[in-house]
Amino acid sequence: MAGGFGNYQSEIYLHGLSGAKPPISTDFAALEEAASQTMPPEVFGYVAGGAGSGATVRANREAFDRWKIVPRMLTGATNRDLATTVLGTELPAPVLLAPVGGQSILHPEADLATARAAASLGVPMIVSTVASHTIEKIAEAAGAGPRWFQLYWPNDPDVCASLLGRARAAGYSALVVTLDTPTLAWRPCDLDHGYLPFFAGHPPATPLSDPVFRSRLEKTPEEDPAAALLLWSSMQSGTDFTWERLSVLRELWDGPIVLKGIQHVDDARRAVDAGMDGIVVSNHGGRQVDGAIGALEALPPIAQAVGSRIEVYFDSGVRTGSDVIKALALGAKAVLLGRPYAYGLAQGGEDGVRHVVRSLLADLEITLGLTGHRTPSELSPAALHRA
Ligand SMILES: Cc1cc2nc3c(=O)[nH]c(=O)nc-3n(C[C@H](O)[C@H](O)[C@H](O)COP(=O)(O)O)c2cc1C
Ligand SMILES: O=C(O)C(=O)c1ccccc1
Repeated sequence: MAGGFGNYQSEIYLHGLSGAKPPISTDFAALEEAASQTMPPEVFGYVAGGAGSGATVRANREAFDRWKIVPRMLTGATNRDLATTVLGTELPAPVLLAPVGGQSILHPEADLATARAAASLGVPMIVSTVASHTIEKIAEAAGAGPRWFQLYWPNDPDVCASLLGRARAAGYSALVVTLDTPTLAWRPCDLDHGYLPFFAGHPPATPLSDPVFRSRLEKTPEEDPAAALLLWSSMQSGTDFTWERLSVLRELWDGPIVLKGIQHVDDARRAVDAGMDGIVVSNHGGRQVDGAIGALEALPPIAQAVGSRIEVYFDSGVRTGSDVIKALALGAKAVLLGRPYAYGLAQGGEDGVRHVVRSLLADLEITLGLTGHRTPSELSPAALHRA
């Protein structure tokens, strides 16, 4: 489905003729508000929350608000097409689903529902290492749908090799290595609830089912879940990795590699030097470093420095079609969507995720046309005004 996402608007209005309303809001703020009313407080706090004082969660939105779009008229932008090429593959739109671990806190079908929704739209899903279902089961749910694997990089090389081998065998086409979470940040909201999904009955299915990981345990994760979880935490924690180590991943993964969590232009250059294929300019949705730069503020200098040599993607704070337009105009090839689809999953399972993604893509396609552009590639900083 290359074009046509905007038709979701008329579909909703047509249903409205018989009195029907979308079961879930088309507005992100209302979606988050509904989630805050319906989800257990510790679960909502975990999803919505950020590191420390929440300054970076706010900075992500403020960064978007500082840029304004300057629409152009009479450009003949009637037929819009959101299709974009990412890592050599054509996507229906410049949007992917960000990796979100522990989705069983949101809905029992968790990542399986997300995978089916994403696949039905042809939107790639980036599956977390700490997903609630195994990467094999999620791949099965996705069918022919595009999928990437996000790695929380374990410091046990054999466990790492085993995870990557499984991901490759299960049809994950690209590897996303998250660099900004060698350990979880100080998150007062979760601490005050004493709540972390892992330890609250939502373990990471892929590591715990991994034969090499299991061989490191005295008792199976079924017999002694706490020991398994502690071992996994200790494996994916630590800040002792350096850039040189990326060569190990190159040997273990023969497809494209994308580094997630880049915020400094020198780190973007290092990613290029290390032969990586892409980077995600991201601060993990404000969940890691309290007081970190708003992600959209970090994007322009990075895109300018490395955008011609490596694919630059963006996440952290994307909520509307206009947000996507701003990120693309500032040099991102595509964006990742995080919390909004998590709320869609919580409220409506597969249908909820599909509704949220269709809403964003419809908004994007319509707004792109209203700003005078037919395709994402026509966007440039000239479309924006810095307020
Ligand atoms: C509940 C939750 C769980 C997340 N889990 C992961 C994860 O397992 N791996 C990862 O790389 N990023 C994870 N992230 C970060 C997202 O991939 C993404 O960077 C972030 O949510 C983007 O910001 P946004 O939520 O403002 O759109 C998580 C985010 C949330 C909200
Ligand atoms: O909460 C997060 O942001 C995150 O990335 C994560 C880390 C470990 C388990 C689940 C999610």
